[in-house]
Amino acid sequence: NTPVQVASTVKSAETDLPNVKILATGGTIAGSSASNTDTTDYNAGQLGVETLIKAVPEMTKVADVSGEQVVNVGSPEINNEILLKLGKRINTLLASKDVDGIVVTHGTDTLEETAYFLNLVVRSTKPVVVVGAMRPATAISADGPMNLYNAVKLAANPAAKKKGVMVSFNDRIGAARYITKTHTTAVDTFKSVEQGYLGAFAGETPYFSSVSNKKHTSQTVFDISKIEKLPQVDILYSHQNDGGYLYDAAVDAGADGIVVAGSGNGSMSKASMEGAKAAVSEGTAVVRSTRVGSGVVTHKASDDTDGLVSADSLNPQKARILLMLSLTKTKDPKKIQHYFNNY
Ligand SMILES: NC(=O)C[C@H](N)C(=O)O
Repeated sequence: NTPVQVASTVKSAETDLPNVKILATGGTIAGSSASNTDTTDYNAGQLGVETLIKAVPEMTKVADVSGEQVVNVGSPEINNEILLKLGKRINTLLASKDVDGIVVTHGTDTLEETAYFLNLVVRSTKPVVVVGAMRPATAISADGPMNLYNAVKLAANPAAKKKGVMVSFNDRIGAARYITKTHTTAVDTFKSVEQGYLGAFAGETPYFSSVSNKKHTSQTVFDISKIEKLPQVDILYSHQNDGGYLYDAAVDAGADGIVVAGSGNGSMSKASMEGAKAAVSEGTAVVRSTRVGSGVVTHKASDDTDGLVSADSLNPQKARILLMLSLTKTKDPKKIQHYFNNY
């Protein structure tokens, strides 16, 4: 279990500028290596939030920036406990008139999961921006400082209100609902190809071109204020020759829900479907998503008779986030389906 560190705070001089709080969680943006040409074999989550802020003094011209260290880990270590802590802290901060926007610095590997979680639990119209980097802070042409500068500018900008949680990366601004990591090492890894971006930076200015059509933030029904532990949801990856025993194993391990990374349009083998139906009969919720990477998993009449839920265009890792939150409200597949159609 990752220890949750005590928050530290750095505050710059009071001005008339918008107040932006940076919540740092680690990742490559806080990573360092002994070699400045090393962009793959470094340690993530090394530098503290004070160091990240001091590296980009330009941002104090656009916002009054202060920082808190939530955790300092590579993003594969981000767990439900940290998600709850982060979501609750952001809601507390945004309820204050002294905070105008939030930036979360985060490792890129699971960044889209945290961003989508926040998109579903933050109860505010104020901007929340999640940002990271693909090159550690020590690298030649590190992408972290410019990404962080843009993220702070976005969080400080009134035009960024009511957009839902945004991912600002490599000059692009994506909706947490749609953006996904698409490349193992490239700096332009975050893409929203099918649905498009919310906008992009050109020079100093964020230009918005579209809005997300799904419910988020101030429209959400999900309330984590009294939740201490999220339901357990596991992902099963479909493949040729797969078997129903994988579902049995997940149910035996206490899964409240299972997301299937199905093939194609959420397809499952007969053996897999038998396992899924057995899981449903044990009271475990099962959502059909896809391993394909883009497109909607269309809802079938048989989903309703089998008690299954279709994932809309959520990839498996985001479907897991929505299923966890759905299970805090209901076990009824029809009601869960309603959340999947709308969020
Ligand atoms: N680029 C990155 O941030 C990758 C890193 N392994 C992380 O997710 O923490």
